[in-house]
Amino acid sequence: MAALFPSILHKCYGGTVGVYKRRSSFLKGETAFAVFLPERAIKGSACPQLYVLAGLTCTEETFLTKSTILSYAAEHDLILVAPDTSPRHTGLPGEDEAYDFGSGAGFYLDATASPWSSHYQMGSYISKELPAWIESSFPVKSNCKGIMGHSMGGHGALVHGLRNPDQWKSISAFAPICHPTQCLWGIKAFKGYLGEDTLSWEEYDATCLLLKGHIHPQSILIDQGREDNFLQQGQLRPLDFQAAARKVGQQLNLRFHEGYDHSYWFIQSFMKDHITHHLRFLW
Ligand SMILES: N[C@@H](CCC(=O)N[C@@H](CSC=O)C(=O)NCC(=O)O)C(=O)O
Repeated sequence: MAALFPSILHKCYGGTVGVYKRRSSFLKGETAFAVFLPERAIKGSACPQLYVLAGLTCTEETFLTKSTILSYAAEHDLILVAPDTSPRHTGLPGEDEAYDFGSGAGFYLDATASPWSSHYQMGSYISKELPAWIESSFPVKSNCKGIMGHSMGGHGALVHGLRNPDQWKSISAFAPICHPTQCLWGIKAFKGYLGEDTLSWEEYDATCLLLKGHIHPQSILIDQGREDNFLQQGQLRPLDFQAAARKVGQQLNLRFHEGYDHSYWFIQSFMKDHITHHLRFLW
């Protein structure tokens, strides 16, 4: 395992934020990810990790820059890991044509349909390759990894957390795409990445996963603004997820907030609660 060297490194809240670039064997190309190391980790003490998954059009820098999570991570000694939202510069035709498919829109899944399957393996990258890189390079507390995300990244957090509860000890999401097989964003992405077999789509749909018995042992926190235009358009469908959770006995704290939209201003407003949620399970 080669050592990780940052291409950018800044001191931040007593720790460091680094952006790292490395060739991924799953994505078949170079990928970037950002890591926040709290001061305690820099001094060599093992700390829990929190993965943060951003939404459509974002990069590895968006969540750390806009969400205010860094000050909380520094205060509570959390290592933050922020991957990019898709492979980049693959040369696949059409990869840069739409904001909701291709570059910036990897949906944190393993594509099976040609030509996307050749590079769009974000599912394995997030669950296998990236954790291996992090765990061999930084002082991580073993078995203490949580996952959080926004919108498409919220979908990623729910799906990865539910599919692999032993790996992800805590889950939370801001305005996640909860039922992608039933919304326009998800149908477009899943048709492109997974093909026409709609049964295979259910493996990447958090609501379907619950109904198939994928239950997380801990409560899941979801915050949702009522003035979110994507909620109003039917892209997010948190009530479908809540109904499934009630049916199968998944503990869920779904909170609606009057007046809040889909932006990082909304995320900032409730970040403290999400950190408190993850700390219950990680430290
Ligand atoms: N440009 C698009 C909307 C893109 C958008 O709103 N992206 C959100 C995530 S949406 C779901 O994954 C986002 O986080 N953007 C980055 C930001 O800094 O806000 C459109 O025109 O509709």
